[in-house]
Amino acid sequence: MTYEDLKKRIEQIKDPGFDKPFKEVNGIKKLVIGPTGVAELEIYLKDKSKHEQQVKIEIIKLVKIELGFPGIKIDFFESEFVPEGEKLIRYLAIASGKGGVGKSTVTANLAAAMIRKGKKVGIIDADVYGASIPNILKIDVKPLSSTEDEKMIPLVKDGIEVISTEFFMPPEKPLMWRGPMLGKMLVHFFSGVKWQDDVDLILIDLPPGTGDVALDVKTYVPRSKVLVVTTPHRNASHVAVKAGIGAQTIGHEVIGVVENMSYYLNTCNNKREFIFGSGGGEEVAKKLGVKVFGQVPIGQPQNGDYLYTEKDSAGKIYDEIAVQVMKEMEME
Ligand SMILES: Nc1ncnc2c1ncn2[C@@H]1O[C@H](COP(=O)(O)OP(=O)(O)OP(=O)(O)O)[C@@H](O)[C@H]1O
Repeated sequence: MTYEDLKKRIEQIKDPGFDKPFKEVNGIKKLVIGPTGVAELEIYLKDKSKHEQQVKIEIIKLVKIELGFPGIKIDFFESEFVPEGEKLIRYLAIASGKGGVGKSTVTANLAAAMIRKGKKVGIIDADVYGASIPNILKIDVKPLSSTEDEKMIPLVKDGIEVISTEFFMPPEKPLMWRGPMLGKMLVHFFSGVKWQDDVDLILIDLPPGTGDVALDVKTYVPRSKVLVVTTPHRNASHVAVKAGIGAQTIGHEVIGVVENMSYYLNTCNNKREFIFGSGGGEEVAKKLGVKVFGQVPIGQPQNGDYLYTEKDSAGKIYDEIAVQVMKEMEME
């Protein structure tokens, strides 16, 4: 059995997620035969969490039992293959170091600005312990429906599709789960949701910090890029740098920084007052090697909501941020 023969046989195995052989979906990332004859494989799988076990057994049977290799080592990764004619869904995770810097507010307003630009946007509210997207968007929470193949259908508000842990909890009860349970919930968010067929971008509202969820994003949506939110205050920017470097270290591209609560515009003299100091956004951007996409002032939308419209000056700032995000995400 030569290397080429082995490769041919593995290429014929089907990726169940695509229902196509690995050869057609670029499923083999690595295949080497070590000096002791052990076959080492890295395989790309669609819906890895669902199909990994089944495919593992199939490959082991082939390589060890049928072909008689002395050993095998397989690692699986989520597939990034996009079949011809299908649209590539882009993912952008919104990260911050500290909590309360306005990450969820920025996520929701960025989504609204994208909708104004004619894009189709979804949000995965993965801020598991402080889920606030349904509240910001004033979503009427009701039981989710599902498709025939048991994919969850997100709730929609103002054209923004949303999936959130909040939808699965009794109202006003805190989420008190441990990491592994949350991990399972998030796997469903990443591979068990039926977004609109032509969705352009999914924003992922991460929990603050650099914890498990950020690592889950790397596992389940490896192509996701990252946007970092900070306030101008040094305490926030110091930790935001860590969140950004953490994302870069595990292989995500950080596309830019949004500085929130940058200043208060005093309408009496039309001057900016830097209540939380200044320079935090620039510092984060410099350390991560990216640009500040925008500085959002302290304030609330005119309509008393959390979402700005294009009539608010902050709404216009979000529109400019959206343009830069679209450019970096190659969505224009
Ligand atoms: N530019 C702003 N001006 C005034 N208030 C703001 C601004 N941005 C956010 N806020 C308010 O700050 C609070 C925290 O915002 P938000 O929930 O978006 O932060 P967060 O970073 O997502 O928090 P966490 O991740 O800890 O849940 C909210 O009450 C929000 O309305």
